[in-house]
Amino acid sequence: MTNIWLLSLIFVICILVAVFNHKNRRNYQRTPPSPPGCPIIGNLHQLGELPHQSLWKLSKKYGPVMLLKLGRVPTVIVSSSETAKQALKIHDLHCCSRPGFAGARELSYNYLDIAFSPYDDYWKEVRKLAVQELFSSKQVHSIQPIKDEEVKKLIDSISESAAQKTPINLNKTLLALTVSVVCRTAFSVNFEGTVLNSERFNNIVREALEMLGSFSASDFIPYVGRIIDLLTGLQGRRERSMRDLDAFYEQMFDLHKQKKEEGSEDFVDLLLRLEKEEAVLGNDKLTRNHIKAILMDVLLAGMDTSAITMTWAMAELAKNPRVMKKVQSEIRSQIKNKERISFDDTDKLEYLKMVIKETWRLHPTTPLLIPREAMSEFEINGYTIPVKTRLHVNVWAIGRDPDTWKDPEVFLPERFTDNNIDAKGQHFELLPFGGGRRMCPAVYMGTTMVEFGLANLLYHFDWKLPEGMKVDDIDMEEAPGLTVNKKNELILVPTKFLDP
Ligand code: HEM
Repeated sequence: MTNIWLLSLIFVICILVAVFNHKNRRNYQRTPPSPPGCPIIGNLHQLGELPHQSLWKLSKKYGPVMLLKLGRVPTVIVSSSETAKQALKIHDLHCCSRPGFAGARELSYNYLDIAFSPYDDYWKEVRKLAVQELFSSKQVHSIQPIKDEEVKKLIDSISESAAQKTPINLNKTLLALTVSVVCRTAFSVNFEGTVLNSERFNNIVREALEMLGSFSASDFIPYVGRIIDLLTGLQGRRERSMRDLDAFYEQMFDLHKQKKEEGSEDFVDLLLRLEKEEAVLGNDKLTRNHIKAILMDVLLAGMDTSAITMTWAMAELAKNPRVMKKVQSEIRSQIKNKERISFDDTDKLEYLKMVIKETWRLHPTTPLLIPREAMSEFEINGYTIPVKTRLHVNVWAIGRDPDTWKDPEVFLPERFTDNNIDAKGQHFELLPFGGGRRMCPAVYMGTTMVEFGLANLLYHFDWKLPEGMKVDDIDMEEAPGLTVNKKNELILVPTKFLDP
């Protein structure tokens, strides 16, 4: 009898201690500073058309860890290299899932892709498969002949424009280059001369990226949000974008069957074979929808990011003639009299690599990375980040942080001369590919594409502004979206460099 009383007493004491500890812990929890918001919408109205810029301005007042309420969704924004390191490295495992949101759900067939999949066994296996079969350095080297051919076509077509002194639209030209390389690499189809290699296709890609980057009311405001999305037309645009992409995949499967180039099994063949074999990735049996979702990543993440980087780099070079001259001298003195640049040649181009890093510092293609979601509670700078909080790393703000970068607004590739900062996710002041478990798996593929493309453009041609335009007339306005391109087209006039 005494034993029962004793046990009951111990049980009650344990419960009291647990309750006390829990209460105490809650009292000690610190919430990050927040800008005041409005009822129901919270801080949504403060995001504007270019959220990374609005959030950068807010972070100057509220600090490098801020809590916003986007409707009902608590969202933490980190805006310094130190806080990014805490999120992406120290607490990576606490926050490497992705939140659900309407744009991604629609376009990824319910998160069946790599980029928007939650952190689970399916994600681990599908990412591993893509790294082995598409992004490994062996695979990247094996596609060099395709890059050589596509770049040669580009040089020939720019040479024609140069002969006629016709200006070139670099946004379009560079996107066409990456479209061809990525499609031939991953899908083994050449879209030249088909409906897919057209203005309409470029628009489909841009629209899809805008839908992925859009802040949709239904994600943040229960019930009413859906009505708002219907009224603003966002829901209709999303559905249309999804239908357009789906039609593209179907056309691509057809073309793939008809026009497949000679050679070994490509990435699409592999996925189709796995589907036929009823392969299981994680807990998911691979279906046609899985394949389409995976291809969406290759299509959208692959084409756009490299083209955007090259466009911003060319815009900065046109604006900074000193840097343009210096990088061209390096390329021309290293390559000497060669007719064509080889893959290995780009290894020697140290200043070009600095130009690319400087471009990524000021114009990261994905300025807020892809949002993450906390899977368990953790702390950044002593602030508690509860489970289910959404987390953005403002890479764009980090690139302009005066505590890290001297004269951050100045385009100065030389700032990388005396340090070992690279873009591979270990230096948190420069994160164009993100960091941690969700970092871009195609760093090597993306970097080599950008280096090779720019080296060719700068080796074979000099670039002038169109008649009557001055350097100060080149604007650096940004277009909205998950990835951020130059809003207005970059038009430059090429002259063939005749002294290789
Ligand atoms: C210059 C080129 C590129 C840049 C700057 C870039 C940048 C990024 C960034 C910032 C992320 C988000 C990382 C994060 O949330 O922490 C990402 C993710 C991703 N990228 Fe790239 N990317 C490039 C090229 C490519 C290419 C060529 C492909 C494929 C063909 C690709 C496929 C992906 C995929 C699948 C993810 C999702 C990773 C995951 O969530 O596990 N990227 N990329």
